[in-house]
Amino acid sequence: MSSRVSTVLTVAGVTALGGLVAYAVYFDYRRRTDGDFRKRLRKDKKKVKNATQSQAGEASASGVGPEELRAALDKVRDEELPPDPEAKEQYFMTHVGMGEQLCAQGPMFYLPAALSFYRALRVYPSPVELIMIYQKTVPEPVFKIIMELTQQDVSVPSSTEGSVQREASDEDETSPTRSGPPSEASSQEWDRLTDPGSQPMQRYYDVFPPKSMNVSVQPAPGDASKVRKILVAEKDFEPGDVIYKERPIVAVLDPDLQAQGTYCSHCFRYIQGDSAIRPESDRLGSVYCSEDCQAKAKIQSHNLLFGLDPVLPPELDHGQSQLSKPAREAAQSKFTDYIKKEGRSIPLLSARFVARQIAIETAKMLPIKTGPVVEELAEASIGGTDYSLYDHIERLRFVEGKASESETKLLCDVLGAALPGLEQSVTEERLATYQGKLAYNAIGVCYSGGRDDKPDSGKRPEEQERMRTPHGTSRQIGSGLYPVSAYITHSCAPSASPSFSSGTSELSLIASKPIKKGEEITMAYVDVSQHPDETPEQAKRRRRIELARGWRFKCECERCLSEATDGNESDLGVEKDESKVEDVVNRVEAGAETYLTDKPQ
Ligand SMILES: C[S@@+](CC[C@H](N)C(=O)[O-])C[C@H]1O[C@@H](n2cnc3c(N)ncnc32)[C@H](O)[C@@H]1O
Repeated sequence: MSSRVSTVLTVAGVTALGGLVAYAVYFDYRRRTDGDFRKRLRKDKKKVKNATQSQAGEASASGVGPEELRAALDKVRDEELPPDPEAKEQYFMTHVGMGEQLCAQGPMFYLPAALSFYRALRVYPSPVELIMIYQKTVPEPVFKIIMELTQQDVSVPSSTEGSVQREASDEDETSPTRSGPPSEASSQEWDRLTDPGSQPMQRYYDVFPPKSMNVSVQPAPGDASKVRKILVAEKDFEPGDVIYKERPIVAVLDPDLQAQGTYCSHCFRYIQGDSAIRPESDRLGSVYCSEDCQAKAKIQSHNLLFGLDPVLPPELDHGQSQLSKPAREAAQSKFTDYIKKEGRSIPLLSARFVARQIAIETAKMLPIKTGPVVEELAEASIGGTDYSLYDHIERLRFVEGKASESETKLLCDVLGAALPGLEQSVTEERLATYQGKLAYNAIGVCYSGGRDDKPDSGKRPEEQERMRTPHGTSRQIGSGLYPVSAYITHSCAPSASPSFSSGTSELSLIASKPIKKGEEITMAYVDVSQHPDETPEQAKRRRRIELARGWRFKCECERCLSEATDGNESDLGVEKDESKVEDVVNRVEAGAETYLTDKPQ
């Protein structure tokens, strides 16, 4: 085999892996796709049609025509998925067995064989692991068809829109993102799903938040839909008690501080003197307070977004990391320029969220997991390994975010250059959802009284980024998404306060009033104090306007109701709660029956 041919084959194999990691990330997302997303898809039909047509014009690596492949994929997507773990196991076994028999019949049967393997993949909990097994065990032409089906499934929505609905309906509260079958590598997961003596899958809110955090998430009283959620104390607390401690899923320093290099980019610790660790290759100017923080940041997102080290384990890399360096440098450099020019937190926060999801999927591929990788996988399993990072944000309320086509492309280019195929894990719509969720639920990190030197953005209040913090966004040093604290509702007379007394991004929730077991825990999303230059009336107006414009609701807490208002609040900008949760969560929580019988929109 000439070296040119072998390089092409190697890159094709790596592309397949990148596509699969993207598929694993996308798998989480698509099955939970909300009604609005489907509506946008409909509007985008033309775009989709064009994409499909342009794909149809391309030569197929498998020898099967793109139209034939597309029709076969649509057919498989239309098929009902088995409802429970036992049925999924049976389905998986049947289709793998059928695939093997069809392969043995020769090339005429390669397409039906690939479709059988693809059906098995749809119910498998660790698609990346399974595809790696396929890569080793099924004939190459069949494997190529499986990969083409996977990549089309990731990049193009079904032409029969009902299939999105049907796949979503397979999910319910008892069925987490990973809801199916096995491999050698995940036999324990399989055993747990299928062993009649093993524990049944636990519902999300039974395992999240973990019991050790002393709180639970409950439906808000008086909310008939049970969609609004509150955080409730699971024991009594006195003022000053630490209710729980929590680390962020993702966090970023404020853009001006990130550039200064005075705070650790990973844990937000202030770095004294010149003791900072400064990675040579870092275009973003990240510094770290310790080698441990540097290693964690590298694994979670830094290497993928801003580094040049291999993304895959050495045995799968096949020299790809060397080949891809120039393209990675070019794409990262453009993306970094964009982040710096924007001077906002959300683009980097969302890029880190995407990168961390990908990093978790690639970490799972490592045959031997050691040190920081083991820690990373453990840290990401809040509420157990059944639930993914996306599970922790999908239930959160949000207002629509914005992600431009050019921003999406910059991020996709960075991902695709690192591992061809990875660019498929992000679309404009998906990035917008991530950004909306992160912007709406992130909490500002502020310790030792916070800063008073934040540059004026020069933007109108409506356009300024703001995070939830009782200190006011102007005093925060950075922001993070805290999966448990995200549920805390606002009160202008709160019962608790987020504290960062360790001088890092670790949040300690401190009781500010006596709290009894079973009572709701609240925090202030904004600075609710009365400033020296304000009358009580002016202070009230300021906080209510900030709440309405930042979090789209009109506060009716006890303090707001008890303090006098002049009656004219037409400039608040909202009349009622304008936030939303994903449609799929609404349906599940309203009852599985309605969910299953509801017609596609
Ligand atoms: C960041 S989310 C908090 C998560 C929220 N507890 C939930 O149900 O998912 C902010 C949203 O919670 C709701 N919320 C928070 N505090 C509230 C309050 N004091 N009054 C009414 N709605 C509130 C509003 O819908 C607001 O848009």
